Amino acid sequence: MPGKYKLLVEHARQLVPVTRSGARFLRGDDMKSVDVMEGAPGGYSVLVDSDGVIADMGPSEEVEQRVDRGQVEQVIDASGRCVLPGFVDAHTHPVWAGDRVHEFALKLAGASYMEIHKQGGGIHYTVTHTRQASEDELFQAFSHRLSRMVRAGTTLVECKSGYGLDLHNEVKMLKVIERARRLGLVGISSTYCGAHAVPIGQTSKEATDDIINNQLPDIKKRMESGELTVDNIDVFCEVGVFDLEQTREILKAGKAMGLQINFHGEELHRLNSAEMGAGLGADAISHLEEVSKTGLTAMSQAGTVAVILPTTAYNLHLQPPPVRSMIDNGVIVALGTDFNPNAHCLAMPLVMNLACVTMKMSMQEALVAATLNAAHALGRSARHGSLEVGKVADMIIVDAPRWEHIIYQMGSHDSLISAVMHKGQVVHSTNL
Ligand SMILES: N=CN[C@@H](CCC(=O)O)C(=O)O
Ligand SMILES: [Zn+2]
Repeated sequence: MPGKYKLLVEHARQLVPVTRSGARFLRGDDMKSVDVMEGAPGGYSVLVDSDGVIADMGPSEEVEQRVDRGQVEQVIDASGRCVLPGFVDAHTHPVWAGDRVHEFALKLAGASYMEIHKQGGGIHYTVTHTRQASEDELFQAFSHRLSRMVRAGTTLVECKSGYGLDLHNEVKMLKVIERARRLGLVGISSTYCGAHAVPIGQTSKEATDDIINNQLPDIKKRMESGELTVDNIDVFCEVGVFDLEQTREILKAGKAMGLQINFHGEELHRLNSAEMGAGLGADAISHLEEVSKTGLTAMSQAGTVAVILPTTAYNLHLQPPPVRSMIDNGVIVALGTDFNPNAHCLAMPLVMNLACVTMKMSMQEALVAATLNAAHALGRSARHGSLEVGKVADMIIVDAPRWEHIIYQMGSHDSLISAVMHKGQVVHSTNL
């Protein structure tokens, strides 16, 4: 018989809720004040109910007076360790076949991202291989990647389509994402990114028309029938891909069918897509290496989240986005791995380290950006991104005396993560 409580994690040296204020996001100086509970002699506990929701939390001595242990299915002793919210990865391209390790070599030898793309490589290379792959093959590769993300502490991840580009193959990718969503190893926010590149043989105008008049209506029907859940609409707004007006029209069509706007903007060229996206009420814009001051002001006023992807600037030797200026101007900043065949990174701890070192974020700011603010970018921060009574029990146990070790230690973060819990269920554990 199931107990009243699914899980009790007890005696943590540090409990890091990030916030207990009910805030949906933190910006400006508020990003510096991460809520950390420490100092109680018996450590700290989190109690999870049978629905996977946090029922109680606080000093272990107090929580344990309030709970009947006989009603708890599983108890984990976190003595000497830290409990944090699971990481939220706000931007990934995780469904594809055909790696691009050969292109990594080309880039190291000096080729630019767009030079490779224009020669039919880059996204086009991945599209060719993804179109050839079956749904099952894509699902196997995707599942393996998701389990590696979980081992690195991710409990909610945004997953894009975008290597199909035609209706059949985009739907194939969305079905793969849907299968994983239903399996429930990790929380998923699904994004239709049919406008990720202009298919070879089409103009960007033809591709825009196909997306608006053919692909989106079909996807809408599949959403209405319950076959697919799609949360966000995305476009790669870039010179040589989709221009500002085409991006606007695609995003508006997605918004009209209830999708959240969450797109790629201002990465390699400044097209004023930050201003355009803020004007449309975009939930989030990713990259922003080339964003202008007026773009930042517009995003700050609209509450559009800046999703920062440190792996991209690092890999492509781009000028990093102006994160300090974003934070100083009240833009809500989130982080994502940007996992894709160009940026083969599945781990938010490494992303936080890069954000601190290459973009001058503090560790507190990076943690907020990788949890609460990333959940907000996906419209999920009412239930995810911090440890608060009533929120989903997505959390990790870090085998270190202070939470900052998960950012400070480079590369071997998996060995620091003793357990990952999604909805109060242990989905990964080692060394417990
Ligand atoms: N910039 C566009 N999309 C991806 C790269 C995808 C790819 O190269 O396959 C990004 O966010 O970095
Ligand atoms: Zn991307």
